[in-house]
Amino acid sequence: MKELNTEIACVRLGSVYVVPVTSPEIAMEFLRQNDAVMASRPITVTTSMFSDGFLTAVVAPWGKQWKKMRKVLTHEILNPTRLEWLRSKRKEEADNLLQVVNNICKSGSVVDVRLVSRHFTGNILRRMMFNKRYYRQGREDGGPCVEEQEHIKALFTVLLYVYALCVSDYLPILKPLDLDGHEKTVRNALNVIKKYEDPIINERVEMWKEGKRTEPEDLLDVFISVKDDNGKPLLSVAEIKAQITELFLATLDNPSNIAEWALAEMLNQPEQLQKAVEELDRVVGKERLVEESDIPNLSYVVACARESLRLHPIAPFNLPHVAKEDLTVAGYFIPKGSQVLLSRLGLGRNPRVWEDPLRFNPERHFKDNSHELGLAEPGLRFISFTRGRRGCMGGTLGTLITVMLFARLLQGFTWRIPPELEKIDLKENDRLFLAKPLHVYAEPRLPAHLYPA
Ligand code: HEM
Repeated sequence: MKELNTEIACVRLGSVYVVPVTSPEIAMEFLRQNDAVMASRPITVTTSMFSDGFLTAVVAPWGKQWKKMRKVLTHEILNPTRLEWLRSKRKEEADNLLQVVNNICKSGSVVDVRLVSRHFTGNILRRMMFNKRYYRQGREDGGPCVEEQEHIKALFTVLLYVYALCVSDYLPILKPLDLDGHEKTVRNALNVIKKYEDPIINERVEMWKEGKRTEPEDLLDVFISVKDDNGKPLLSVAEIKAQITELFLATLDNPSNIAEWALAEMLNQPEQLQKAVEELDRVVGKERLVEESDIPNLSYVVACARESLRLHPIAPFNLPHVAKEDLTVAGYFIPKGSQVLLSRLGLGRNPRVWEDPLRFNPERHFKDNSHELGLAEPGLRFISFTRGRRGCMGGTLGTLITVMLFARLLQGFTWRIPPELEKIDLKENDRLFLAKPLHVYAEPRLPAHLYPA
């Protein structure tokens, strides 16, 4: 597209027209003016597998099932009252994060920021869903055991295959051959995921049936206790299982990727790191830990996370939107069934929109006051939560998890590049992650009594 000097293209894969877009104006034409028409998703091997035949909200094509699940998530799971109800569980895991990193500091080892960040997000999800951090006994130092590591690894494996180019998605006749092996890899990973999640869900469903549980204590209880108009359970066990796995997938990758990239970039530009820490000291001080309620006052810290999301997306494209009808956009005819891919890289690094686009520069968001949007970017100049009917439903929760992770790491510790390195190597791999996971030294910077034992 760069060579052709175009911000919209069309590639035919099998019988499907795939339309990549790198212009925010054209992206807005799709998701604002034509949002209702663009509100479906493609049928693919991987998404069909983890959603148990499209029982869930994120990947289901437009239709009754998608509307049902989206309504449950909006009204029961992600509404502000529910998020407030879950606040103490998130706080417990934010405290655990400090304990884990502090214990690594005491041992004199480098901190694997990717590992710590992924487990923080996984812990929050497990705590909110199942009211637990550990599948079995757990560890005294607060770190993940083999079971949690296996669960998170399997979820990341599935994430790598969600909407990855799979030949049988475009030539369905080849599906039984599984030529690129996606089906096998995803099935193996899903077996691991289900090994941990399903027994908890089955046991809890029984508890409700037997009257051993009558009041919700976590999101699994909420899913089980939602009723239809006749007072019967609204969701089947299959729907609950698939939706819970999908919410793990929807939440897991962004917060850890944002925090790891932001810290890596800022270690190479120490004046930015200093500015963020100074903001935390000014707003929160050093006599208490940063909390979710501080976030509205942490505009520089939030701008750093926002900049990380712009420059270092977790995937090259947004989730595909499928046209339900023929339409015309930017003067081009887009036939029904086309898949529109808003390019995360093309938008976030578009030199027409962003000055010096490859430079990590949080200050740019203050020039146009877009820092006030937090992590959201409804103008689609980069992809965060997008907008419209298929826009992200977890923007508030995603922001809370991401900013708390990043702010706790910055407030709690002084970060140092290992002495044998001059700078952090900011090379990205073909999946857009930092090619070498960020391994750096940390030192506690708050009074000792603030670090949970
Ligand atoms: C920083 C964190 C997050 C980011 C950057 C993010 C980003 C996105 C994006 C780009 C989409 C696709 C939008 C589109 O198709 O145009 C999406 C969809 C979605 N996200 Fe998030 N997300 C985050 C966290 C979460 C969390 C915490 C949840 C819920 C627990 C969540 C739930 C969903 C759902 C349900 C959809 C599908 C909506 C639909 O298709 O109807 N997300 N998210």
